[in-house]
Amino acid sequence: MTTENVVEVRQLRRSYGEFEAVRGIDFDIRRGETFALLGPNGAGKSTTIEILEGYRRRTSGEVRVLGVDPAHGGLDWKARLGIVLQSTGETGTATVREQLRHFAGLYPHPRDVEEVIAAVGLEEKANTRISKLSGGQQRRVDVALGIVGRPELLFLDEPTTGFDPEARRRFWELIRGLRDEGTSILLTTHYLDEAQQLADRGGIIAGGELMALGPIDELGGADARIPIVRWLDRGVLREERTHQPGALVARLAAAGEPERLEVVRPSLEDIYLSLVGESAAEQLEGSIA
Ligand SMILES: Nc1ncnc2c1ncn2[C@@H]1O[C@H](COP(=O)(O)OP(=O)(O)OP(=O)(O)O)[C@@H](O)[C@H]1O
Repeated sequence: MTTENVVEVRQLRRSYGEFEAVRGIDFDIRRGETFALLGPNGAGKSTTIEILEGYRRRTSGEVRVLGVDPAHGGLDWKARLGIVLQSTGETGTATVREQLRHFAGLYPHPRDVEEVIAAVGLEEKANTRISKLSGGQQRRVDVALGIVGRPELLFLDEPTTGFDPEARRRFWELIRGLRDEGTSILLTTHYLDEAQQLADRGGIIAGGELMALGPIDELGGADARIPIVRWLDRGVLREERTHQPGALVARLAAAGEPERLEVVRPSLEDIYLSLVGESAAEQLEGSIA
């Protein structure tokens, strides 16, 4: 393991009985980067993350997190991680401030509790019992608990589910701030705009296999991002992919104003859907064969 990588995963596999949920995946997370693990429901994201966190055993493969095999990670190692699980269901009678103070006390170099409360926008709810908060506010408490220990590596499993749009934007600012301080982050999300906004690199997992891996702006390969020009040609919808959409549009326009003309630059969502769609089709063929 190099000091450049906070996570190294080689040929990771995990079966539940006969069913293989993770099928030999490889990826690294570099120190200081935000890495997004993307994929549909049941793809194997949580299984992978829980193995990295030390909560779940792997069936085979090699894993290092901060240089340690998570299957044998001790308390010192755990204290260097921040973990925001998919759902924690905080129900206790403690207030936001009490709960954060309690957790801060468990770490050797915690962040200032008041700063954390402000960072997640819960100043007005600091003295409110967590059980009395709205779903989105409880989720902010989960995030606050994940960062209060000043983790080197932060796991965020669908952190903004239930956030309103403004809270999501504030959360993005918070994550960018943590990244600027040097925190390495593993994020899973179903919001592809969130991945595009926050991640440096990412992987798309489907059916337990990695379909794509790389810088977030290059996932799916360069060809997947070639702009598409669409227009109606005598009642027939035409489309052409070109690196020079302007030149094509000018050519079309020279023969008269093209009907229903549009230039589309494939988004991360378009690329994701085509990769995940291919995987689903292959699985379907496999199950029919
Ligand atoms: N304890 C378990 N026993 C049996 N099968 C399981 C278990 N946990 C997960 N699975 C199966 O493994 C597959 C991967 O699940 P996982 O929770 O890792 O997916 P995910 O990508 O995190 O999905 P989501 O986006 O819905 O959270 C699913 O088909 C799931 O049904």
